Amino acid sequence: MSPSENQPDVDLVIHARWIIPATDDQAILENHSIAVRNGSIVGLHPTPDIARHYSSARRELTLDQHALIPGLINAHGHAGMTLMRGIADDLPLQTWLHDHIWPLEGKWISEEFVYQGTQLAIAEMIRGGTTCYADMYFFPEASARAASEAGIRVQLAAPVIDFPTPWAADADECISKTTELHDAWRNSELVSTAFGPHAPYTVSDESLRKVLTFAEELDLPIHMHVHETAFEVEDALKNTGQRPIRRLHDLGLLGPRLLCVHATQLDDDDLALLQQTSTHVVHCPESNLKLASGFCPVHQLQTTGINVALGTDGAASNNDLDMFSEMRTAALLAKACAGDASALPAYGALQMATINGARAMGLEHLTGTLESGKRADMTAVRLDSLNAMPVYNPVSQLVYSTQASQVSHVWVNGKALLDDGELTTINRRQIQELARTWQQRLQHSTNDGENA
Ligand SMILES: CSC[C@H]1O[C@@H](n2cnc3c(O)ncnc32)[C@H](O)[C@@H]1O
Ligand SMILES: [Zn+2]
Repeated sequence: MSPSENQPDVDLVIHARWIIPATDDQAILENHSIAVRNGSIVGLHPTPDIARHYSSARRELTLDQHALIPGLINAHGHAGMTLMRGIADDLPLQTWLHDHIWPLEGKWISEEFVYQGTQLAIAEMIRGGTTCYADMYFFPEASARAASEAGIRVQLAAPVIDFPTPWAADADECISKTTELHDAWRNSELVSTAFGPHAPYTVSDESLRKVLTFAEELDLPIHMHVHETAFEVEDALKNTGQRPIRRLHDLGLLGPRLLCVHATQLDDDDLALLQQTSTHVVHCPESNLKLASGFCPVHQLQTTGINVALGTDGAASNNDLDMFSEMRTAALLAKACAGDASALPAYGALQMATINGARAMGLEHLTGTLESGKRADMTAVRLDSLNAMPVYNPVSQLVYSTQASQVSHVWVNGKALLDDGELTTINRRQIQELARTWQQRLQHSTNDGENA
């Protein structure tokens, strides 16, 4: 291809050693090129043929040691919590939440805390190849601003919770703030909205019915922690006589608009209900391991035909937002849980971290695979680092031996957010300074013996 004096045909052409589209045919394309125009993928061709399709490109990039994959999709997290990374480790969920995280959130969270915590999270996610994430946290208006400024795709599940928080007095206020958020961002290219009822044990039947009514009217996803621990299920049985998934079913919430996060405790009835209703599951293996919450039966879910997406959960329970390590943990754990080394093979793990997340969030028309017509959300990964060589199978490398530091480029809507390892839309030093400042403030309060 040659640079043209006239209007270029396309904005960007990338020549890659490997392109892994993450499509159901499990393709691995060697020496292929991808063309991008107006933020969308317009062609995918063998490199020797590309000049026959386009005569000129505004930018042409050769990535001859790299795999180009769809941008990773982190289907569950709490970006604002990144400022609490490492503040309360080695505890089970209930103690962690009730005795540490909720008191800290009650004292510290604000618009500013969430905006700056989200900036830190976004910087880490872009650096690690993530182009899209689903988030559930207070002050989602601040998160929307941070994501939009950074140029990353986000689905904000605005929290719904019955008790008062620094963001809202009750569930009704949460719901009205969610509809306002949806209104404010409805025309955004990058920011979409969902309802985020926190968990079955913090949201009443009455509030869940209201969430469902509004979600159906606005056609929005519902994103919820469900069956995270055995305690949650036992306690629900004691208090309501029902397992939470059965209760959600009876309330009408199960269905393709619901993302059930965690799902570590599933009996045959739960599995049948999820399958019959095409409900999505979001698997967060590292958070489940760290909080000793339990094991999501990924292989069983997948063989039943249930869509399983992948998420890190928040940095206060993971403790990072690295989707490469999450893929690896998911693949290893699925094999151990199923007692079957063929459970969740490498290509399936990559799909779990890309297209399955897009499907769960209702964004599969935009992102999740590298195909013509989709937005150009792409991640390039160097495969010539010592830990990744030799390369018999690039997908094996991506899942079983890649480190996030191998990510060289990240594009969202065709715009480079990471260019040769450098963040282009976020000031790294400024974020590091803010993280230090928040650490001093929070450390002071935990040193007072209040929450640690
Ligand atoms: C309503 S905003 C989100 C709310 O959820 C809390 N949280 C973070 N991680 C988990 C988890 O694994 N299970 C349940 N709740 C979690 C977070 O601290 C916020 O309060
Ligand atoms: Zn969570």
